[in-house]
Amino acid sequence: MSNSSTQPWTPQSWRNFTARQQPNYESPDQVAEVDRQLAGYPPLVFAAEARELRRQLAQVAEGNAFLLQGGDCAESFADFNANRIRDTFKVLLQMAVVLTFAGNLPVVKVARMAGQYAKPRSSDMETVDGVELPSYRGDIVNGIEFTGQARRPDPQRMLTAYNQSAATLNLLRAFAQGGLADLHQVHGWNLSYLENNPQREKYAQLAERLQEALEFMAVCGVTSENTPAIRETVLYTSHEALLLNYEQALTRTDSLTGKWYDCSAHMLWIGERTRQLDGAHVEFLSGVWNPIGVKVGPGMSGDELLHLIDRLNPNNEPGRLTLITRMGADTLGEKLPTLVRAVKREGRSVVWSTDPMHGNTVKASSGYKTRDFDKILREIRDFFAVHRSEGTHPGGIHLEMTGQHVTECTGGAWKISEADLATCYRTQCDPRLNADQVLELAFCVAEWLRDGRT
Ligand SMILES: O=C[C@H](O)[C@H](O)COP(=O)(O)O
Ligand SMILES: C=C(OP(=O)(O)O)C(=O)O
Ligand SMILES: [Mn+2]
Repeated sequence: MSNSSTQPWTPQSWRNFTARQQPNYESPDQVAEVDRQLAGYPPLVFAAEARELRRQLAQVAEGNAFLLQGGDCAESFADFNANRIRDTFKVLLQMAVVLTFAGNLPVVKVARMAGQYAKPRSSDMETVDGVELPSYRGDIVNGIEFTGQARRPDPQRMLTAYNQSAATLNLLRAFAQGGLADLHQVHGWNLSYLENNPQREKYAQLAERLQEALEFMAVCGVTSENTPAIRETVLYTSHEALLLNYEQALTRTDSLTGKWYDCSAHMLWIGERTRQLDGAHVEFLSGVWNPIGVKVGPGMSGDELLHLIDRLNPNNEPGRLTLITRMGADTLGEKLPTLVRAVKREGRSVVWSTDPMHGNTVKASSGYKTRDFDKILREIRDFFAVHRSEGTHPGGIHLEMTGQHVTECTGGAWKISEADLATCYRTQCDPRLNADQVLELAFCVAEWLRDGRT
């Protein structure tokens, strides 16, 4: 396998590089047939939308906005329904209102939705009771059930992923533009669980203040009817660009600019396991014009990071590249400052975002993967502290979360214990914060945002 980047980039040039974490399909012919079908399907997003997101992320890079990115670790075909989409949409919007109003900064909202179906795994194989089968790699690749049949990678699944992404995106757009996101609805967003939510009082007070502000603006002539910014919102979509033949099939030339865009989502990111400088994932995303992200784990050195930035954002354009650090609460304070200094010293424009989930995963004694709320919060707090002391902007958060009332992460105001995890543990892959936990987290983050700016 060649590792050369001297050849010009094309949507298929990644095939000359080592592609990690790809499925072993049995029939290359069937894969090629699915690729061919997908390549003829309409794009899921329009290139100009991705350009607009890039422009907004440039605002984040410059310290004038905040990025909120979140959603499932892995979307699933089985859990594909309107309630799940609506609840995650609502909770993302509630968080955004808290962050905008209490944090006093515009919030760019990006969902891990409408395409987050492919998962990298620590191990290729899984063994249960002495039986060894290929690991589950996300619904776009194989099934989660522990049977030989389900675990066989099936290229037809890419077509289902495309269709479900299209339907999800369609509903998200309808919610965003059809009235559900009107700021006047904030009172109406009292999802049933908010009745008992420990944050209910805080949220009600905030909604009250927002209501007063809206009434004042209405007196001044600014209303939902004449102001789209009050009536509508924009929620962008994103996922890990892991399954490269799927991403290639949805990569198209933009008729307005002639540039290549990966039209499977507005923003794509490269995972911690596939971010090798000479790997296929870096090659692929280096050539599309979407805003992109890259996960940055504790093993990254300053030099390696600068090389990666050179490769992914050679013209140093603000908004192109988001660095999503995922260090672990116990490691971030030691590792992050070196990276922030190197990037600052070399004058590179990036969005710094924190994923406080993936460095804090532990196995509970019951066997469930979990993450503790306090540790998640501590990693975010330390991320803010490092950026404050380095004079850089803590630009965003990247969360695995759901609007559903699951019990997957321990802690939070409801003090979910390890023993409670079994009550409602639904994730396909990694443990997500539930709606109560993310709202509680949003209030803390808003405070840190505001404190740092005043
Ligand atoms: O979502 C991320 C990865 O797929 C996940 O953290 C890997 O988990 P594993 O160690 O169970 O493979
Ligand atoms: C796989 C993921 O993260 P990372 O690449 O940081 O491990 C993820 O975001 O689900
Ligand atoms: Mn995950």
